[in-house]
Amino acid sequence: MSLLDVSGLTIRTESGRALVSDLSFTVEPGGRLGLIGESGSGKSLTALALMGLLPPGLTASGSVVLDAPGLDRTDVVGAGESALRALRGRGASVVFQEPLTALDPLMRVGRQIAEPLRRRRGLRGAELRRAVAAALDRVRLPEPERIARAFPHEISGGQRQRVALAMALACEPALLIADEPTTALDVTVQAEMLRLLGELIAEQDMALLFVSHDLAVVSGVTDRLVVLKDGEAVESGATTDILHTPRQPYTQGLVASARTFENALERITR
Ligand SMILES: Nc1ncnc2c1ncn2[C@@H]1O[C@H](COP(=O)(O)OP(=O)(O)OP(=O)(O)O)[C@@H](O)[C@H]1O
Repeated sequence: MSLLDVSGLTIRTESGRALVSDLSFTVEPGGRLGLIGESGSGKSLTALALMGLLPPGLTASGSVVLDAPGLDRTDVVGAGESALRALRGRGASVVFQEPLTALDPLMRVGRQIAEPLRRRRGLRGAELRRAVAAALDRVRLPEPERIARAFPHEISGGQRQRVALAMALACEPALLIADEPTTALDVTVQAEMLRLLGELIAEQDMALLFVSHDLAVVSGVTDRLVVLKDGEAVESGATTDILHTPRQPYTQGLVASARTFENALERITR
């Protein structure tokens, strides 16, 4: 049984225009799937639809069934707020490109990490403080006490993204959705973040859905890919197969530009 089974997912505007059309894929427990495509191909809307977080005016049809251990098997499409709340955190959680959208600028980092632990896992007092420290430690943040006391603007962009990741992981989700989590970071910090993500996925026995326009980044952390173009899946398969023998011209273009970028990087860093 798949952890996530997306079937015929279609996302429309109020006027009936399809932004994502008839998208189907599965994620197995512990699997690592990349959703790749150029800007505007529908990646972020798909990620939002999986969490039941589409903006007002957009509607999803088809089905998005999440079957996480210990939780009721739920079709996110059409699910009510209380069913969605039960899924978020333990079933699936999400990290976005810009951590400042996930973080409250007026609340200290420690309190923000404590919030999901208190609400969803019912932790209090010393137990809660220990869990916050453990969450910061898990994402390899140095000086966890200082970071816990800091406001988001007092820490670096890379540290903020680690804090957002710590929040997403706090309830030990069966599926982590990462939507361009490294795009806003510079190349070295991006590489560290990707390494950390890979380690955490393996440690926590979590599944990953990694959304990105950057094939070079996605191929390092995923074992399967779905290629999106104009809201439709044009190709899918094992990451290594797609990298070596892309079938569609669109995918061939993505692979070629990822190669050009890698070669340029090599020339610069050699
Ligand atoms: N609320 C909305 N109302 C109408 N159209 C929207 C809305 N949100 C997004 N779109 C359109 O849907 C398409 C897919 O958007 P989406 O954000 O999923 O793309 P993306 O692949 O994630 O791109 P990017 O990498 O630039 O974020 C785009 O053409 C976008 O303009």
